[in-house]
Parts: sequence; C-alpha cells; structure tokens
Amino acid sequence: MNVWFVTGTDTDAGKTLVTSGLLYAARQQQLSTLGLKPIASGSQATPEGLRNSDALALQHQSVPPIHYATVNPIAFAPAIAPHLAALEAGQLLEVSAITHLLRETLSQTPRDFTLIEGAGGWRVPLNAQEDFADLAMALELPVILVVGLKLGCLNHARLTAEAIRADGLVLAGWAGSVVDPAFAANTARFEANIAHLNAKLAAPCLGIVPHLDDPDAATAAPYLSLEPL
Ligand SMILES: Nc1ncnc2c1ncn2[C@@H]1O[C@H](COP(=O)(O)OP(=O)(O)OP(=O)(O)O)[C@@H](O)[C@H]1O
Ligand SMILES: C[C@H](N)[C@H](N)CCCCCC(=O)O
Ligand SMILES: [Mg+2]
Repeated sequence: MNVWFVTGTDTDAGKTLVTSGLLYAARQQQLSTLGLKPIASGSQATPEGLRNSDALALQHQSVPPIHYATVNPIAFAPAIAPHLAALEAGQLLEVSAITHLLRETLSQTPRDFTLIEGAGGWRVPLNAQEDFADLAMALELPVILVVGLKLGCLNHARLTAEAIRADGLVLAGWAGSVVDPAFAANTARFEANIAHLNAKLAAPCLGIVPHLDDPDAATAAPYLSLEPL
C-alpha cells in the first residue's frame, strides 16, 4: 500500500502543512510523489479557473509534475463546509463518483508515495448522507491523523481515532502540528500531552511539527518521517 488518506482533528489542524511536509520528505528520498485534494472549498478565481491554496501546495510537492485539475478536480469558491458549497453551486457530491475519479487518477498516475487530503475532520459531510469518512472507506485507505496541537486536542484526537477504527479503517499513523504556540510553552506539560496521545492513539507517530515562523513543506519536513508507515 502506498496511498494514505489524511484527516485531521479539525479544519486548520495542519493537514496541508503535514501532508506537504511528508511529500517533501519523500522527494528527498528520490521517491515519486502525488498529493491530492479532491474536494476543496475556499478557492480563488484565476484566469485558469478556481485555485485552492491547499491543492496548489500539494501540486507543488507532486513529482513528476501533474495538472492542477488532477490534484483538485472539485473546487468551490466559498470557504465553507463542502456540501453547502456544492449545494450553492448546484452540484451534488457523491462518494461513488469521487471514488471512481480517484481510482482513475491512482491507476493512471502511479507514484511511490501518494497522500489524499480530506477537508476539515473525519465526519465532515459530502452530502446529506455521506461524509469524507465514507470516501476513505470506499477507497479502503489507511488513514493518517493530523492532530492540531492546542488545548482540547486530546479529546478531538481520541474521538477521531475511535471513529476511524469504528469505521473499519487502519490508523496508520498520526502527526502533531503546534497550531497554538501557547500549548507548547511549558515543555513538561507539552511532553505529557504528547505522551498521552502516543499512548491512547496507539499508532506510530510520524512527527511533531513545532510552531513555525514560516510554515511550509520544506520547514515542516525535517520534523516528519515516512518510515513508520
Ligand atoms: N506547526 C505550525 N506552525 C505554524 N503555523 C502552522 C502550523 N501548523 C499549521 N499552521 C498554520 O495553520 C493554518 C492551518 O493549517 P493547514 O492549512 O495545514 O490546516 P488544514 O488542517 O489543512 O485545514 P483545512 O481543513 O482547511 O484543509 C495554516 O495557515 C498553517 O500555515
Ligand atoms: C474552508 C475550510 N478551510 C475547509 N476546507 C472546510 C472545513 C469544513 C468544516 C465543516 C465542519 O466540520 O463544520
Ligand atoms: Mg488543508
């Protein structure tokens, strides 16, 4: 297996930072890479069409290069829940159609290391019946959980890990990203929180990204490792 689904404890948990950092680390090992953001809300209009910053970051870490539309086939302008953005655009997001699209991409673009980033967290809806979780389940992908390290993350991380396993998928690993520097200000407390996550998530830790002044794939990569996957 060389494809993983990346979810998070929430929106703004650091999924894109960790995903692009892992892809960067893979590239440093001379692996071919692919980062996909199949559904993106929060996109800017450009002469080429809608562009989403997560998808652009993942496209940038995909080597050999790949077309934007392959990385992000479904884009909406408003930065809102994707099922509502779809509704406003007169579209219906369906797991079966998205699964078909992704299977095609994965078979036509085989890479050593592929990451598919969701949007928000595990139970973010795609439509009234289906969630991003259903997409990961349909594709039978192992899951990487990105924990946005801030007060409240222990509960969010444990609930998400429980949900992933209850849905029958493998939690292949987790990574932390210090989204709130105050959470890491006291080293002993921070380490106790990380120890709790390690104990309770019971999956390998791919790394802890500290709060970075200039967060991007290159600055996050040194804190991340693909090896446990
Ligand atoms: N370790 C960190 N240090 C500094 N800034 C961070 C860190 N982790 C995340 N951020 C910043 O927090 C914001 C949210 O991170 P990111 O875009 O990776 O979240 P996400 O989980 O991908 O959200 P979405 O659900 O919108 O895809 C970004 O501006 C990012 O640069
Ligand atoms: C626009 C934002 N950055 C994300 N792409 C979408 C987050 C959806 C969250 C939905 C929810 O859980 O309430
Ligand atoms: Mg993101």
